[in-house]
Amino acid sequence: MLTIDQVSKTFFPGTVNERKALVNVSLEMHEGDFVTVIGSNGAGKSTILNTIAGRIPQDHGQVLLDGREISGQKEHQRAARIGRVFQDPMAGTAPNLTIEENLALADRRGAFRGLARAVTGAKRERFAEELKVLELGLEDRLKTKVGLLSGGQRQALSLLMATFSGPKVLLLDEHTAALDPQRAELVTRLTRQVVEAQGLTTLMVTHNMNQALEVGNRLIMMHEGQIILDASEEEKRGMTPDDLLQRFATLKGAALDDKTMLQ
Ligand SMILES: Nc1ncnc2c1ncn2[C@@H]1O[C@H](COP(=O)(O)OP(=O)(O)OP(=O)(O)O)[C@@H](O)[C@H]1O
Repeated sequence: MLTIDQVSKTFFPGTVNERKALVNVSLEMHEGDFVTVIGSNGAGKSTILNTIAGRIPQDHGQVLLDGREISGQKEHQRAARIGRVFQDPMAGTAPNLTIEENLALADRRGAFRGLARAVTGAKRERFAEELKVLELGLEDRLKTKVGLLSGGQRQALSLLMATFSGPKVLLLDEHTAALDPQRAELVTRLTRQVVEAQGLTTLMVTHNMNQALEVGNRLIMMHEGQIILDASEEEKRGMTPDDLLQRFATLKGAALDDKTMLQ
């Protein structure tokens, strides 16, 4: 469904600042797969999401969606089929627009943008229905400017917006990391809900190992631009955060030389 085939990306090649962010990364995701992604700082987690979303062009390799190469498409062209939520609650919404105007923009993602902010009565009803699911009372605040919402509320709205126009893929880049534990739990619950309801194929980057183990049906671990562990639902079910740390310590030394350890 989503295929990353031998993708490599090096920033500032041939200079003293050279950074190999992705080194021949391959990942095959099936429809409805929910993959959590963990790894050390600078491991390439955000870069892999950026190449899928089209924010950063890869140097080599292909990204395929439903068997079709999408590497030639720009970020906005992919946006209708690929939703994304960032760590920063400010990133996914427009603070000076109201909740309903933000949702109207999300609703028209990938379409002609001229009248994107216009909200009709029927639309307003749909927006209120969708917002009710969040259980934050936002359905009664459609005309409130988004800049006035709390971080958790904005992140819940970002999630709704990212999935509003029926994408196939959802990319989550540490989207609960900036929230307090209670709000993080709420957004995690909403994430599971929306992913399941829409059958989204999802990649979720997180530094929270409990979350990485509890959520989703597969876990990958990255290090120095490579996937060094790919654990199935069954494998990760029995694992603890300590197990993950131990696996990381074992794998990161040998991974680059011993390909058999990566399987
Ligand atoms: N736009 C960019 N320009 C230059 N270098 C970059 C850029 N984006 C990422 N890098 C570099 O590529 C490497 C991988 O970065 P990336 O952000 O993908 O890591 P990450 O696993 O998401 O890390 P973190 O957990 O710290 O967010 C790092 O060395 C980083 O400095």
